[in-house]
Amino acid sequence: MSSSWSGSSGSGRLRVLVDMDGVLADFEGGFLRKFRSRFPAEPYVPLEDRRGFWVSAQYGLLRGDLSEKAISIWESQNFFMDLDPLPGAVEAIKEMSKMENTDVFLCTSPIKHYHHCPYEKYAWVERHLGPDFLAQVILTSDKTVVTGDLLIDDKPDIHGVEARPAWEHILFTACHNKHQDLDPAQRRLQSWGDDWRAILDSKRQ
Ligand SMILES: O=c1ccn([C@@H]2O[C@H](COP(=O)(O)O)[C@@H](O)[C@H]2O)c(=O)[nH]1
Ligand SMILES: [Mg+2]
Repeated sequence: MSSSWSGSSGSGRLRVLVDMDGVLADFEGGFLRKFRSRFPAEPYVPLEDRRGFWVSAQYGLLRGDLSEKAISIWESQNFFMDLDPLPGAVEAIKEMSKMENTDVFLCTSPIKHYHHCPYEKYAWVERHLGPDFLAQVILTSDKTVVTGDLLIDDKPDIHGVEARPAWEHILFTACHNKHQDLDPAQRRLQSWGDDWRAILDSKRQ
């Protein structure tokens, strides 16, 4: 690490913000499984046909009333708790958090229907990453106000009150964004099997 580099925190430590849904937890797979189980007679969107971040918007295009039915799935108890970790996610986060001069935070947006989601996001972290990670959870509907060097997130457009967030957004590839063209400067992480260590190293120099 260069001696003059101080990072977004000013401390010389790299601060990495990692999204949960679509990056650590399989939101899309969990949604489709529960949607098909609860509404077996309804049409659905196979994962290979998913386009656009908002599941509810694509289901609404399929048929108007399907948007509300989609929303009812992630508003249900145990939806977030039951999400499977994405391949390699747990191992990567545990390794990342043990790296020298590196602070990892889980930065995730809860849904406004708060009855289950915030609790279950914490419970998911405790179950899959362990109780020590609970202190690293940041629940926010505006990630632009959180300071960090990197934000690894599957949402292509992340906006909020801060026009110039401190972090570089690394787009985590998901079924809904893999066909999307990026700005030439934007970087992707294709999966947790991709070289996330090199992306972190590139920020330390
Ligand atoms: O159609 C949708 C798809 C997802 N959501 C919710 O948005 C957030 C996304 O959180 P991130 O931190 O950006 O991953 C999540 O709570 C989903 O449930 C939605 O509201 N509508
Ligand atoms: Mg996400």
